Amino acid sequence: MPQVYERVALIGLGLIASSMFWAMKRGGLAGEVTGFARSAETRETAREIGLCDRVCDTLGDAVADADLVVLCVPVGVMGAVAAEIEPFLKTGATVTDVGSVKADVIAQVGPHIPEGVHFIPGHPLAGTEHSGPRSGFAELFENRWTLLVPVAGTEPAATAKLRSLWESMGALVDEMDAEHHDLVLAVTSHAPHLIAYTMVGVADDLQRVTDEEVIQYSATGFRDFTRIAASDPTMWRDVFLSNKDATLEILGRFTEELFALQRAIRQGDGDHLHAYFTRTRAIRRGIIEAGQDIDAPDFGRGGERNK
Ligand SMILES: NC(=O)C1=CN([C@@H]2O[C@H](COP(=O)(O)OP(=O)(O)OC[C@H]3O[C@@H](n4cnc5c(N)ncnc54)[C@H](O)[C@@H]3O)[C@@H](O)[C@H]2O)C=CC1
Ligand SMILES: O=C(O)C(=O)Cc1ccc(O)cc1
Repeated sequence: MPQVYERVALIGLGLIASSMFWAMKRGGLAGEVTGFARSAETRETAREIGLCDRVCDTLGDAVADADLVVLCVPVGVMGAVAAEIEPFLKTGATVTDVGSVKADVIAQVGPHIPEGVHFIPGHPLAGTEHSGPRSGFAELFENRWTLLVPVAGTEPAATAKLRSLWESMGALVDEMDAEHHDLVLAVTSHAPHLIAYTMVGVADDLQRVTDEEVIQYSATGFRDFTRIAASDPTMWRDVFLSNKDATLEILGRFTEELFALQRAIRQGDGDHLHAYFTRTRAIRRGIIEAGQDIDAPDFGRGGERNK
């Protein structure tokens, strides 16, 4: 695959940055990739495992001369990091990010983008419950969506180049505005994570069921909840504080529906429960029919076997 950017700087060397590095290296998509992490321990690990062509001890060193700067830090510190790199950004460079929330990140980072530098926020809808420099792998983004959220006035050529990088890492790319992104993600990712955290917390609090029983007898659904609830606490604290309005809107609707289901159970209203579960089952079937079942072995190749 042809090189897309000559010099790329990855800021924050965790799951997403390390996956991007391995994917870029595998595809020959970047000439030189520099990296910066806040802690000396992470930088040491990165050097040890060959993560980045050059691991830098300062943000300035990592960013100077970069054609693409990727902010891969928790969303709560995006603005602070952008303020620090501002003096080092070269004219014509592109700054992007991979944060799970977009409107708040744009509000934090936007003011620190100098004239002549492109700012194209992004979000790969791919991840795991693992974090840190050792957790990344080149295949993470394959056949998974990455959403780009270009701000008004962005040069189409700069967006096209970033799109080409993501596509070369195997991603499917779409564009969306920030507010809509945050509402979509509140319903598909942020609220579900909070529900998983809550359910695992409830199981942990329950005096009459031991933790051993929870672990031993957990069926698939609850196991998925425990996986999700093992996600990085800093990252998720920041996501909820940063996407406050959309998350609260979805949680408000969620609790209304939950109360309605609770009442149906108490009143023995089987028709209500059956009608509700029939409607939700159709959503899953829709995902499969649209070829969007990412667990299917042939996902990304049409999904024919699942129809
Ligand atoms: N984990 C996931 O599944 C996904 C995460 N994201 C987003 O990607 C971003 C990074 O997440 P991960 O790679 O999972 O996190 P991670 O926890 O694996 O890595 C984050 C890195 O940022 C560093 N960091 C924290 N504060 C910093 C600061 N002030 N200055 C410099 N470095 C700092 C940490 O030390 C760590 O190396 C987050 O904004 C998250 O919302 C997006 C898609 C999926
Ligand atoms: O591990 C999972 O199930 C995820 O949901 C991964 C994930 C976490 C955060 C994002 O913003 C995007 C994807």
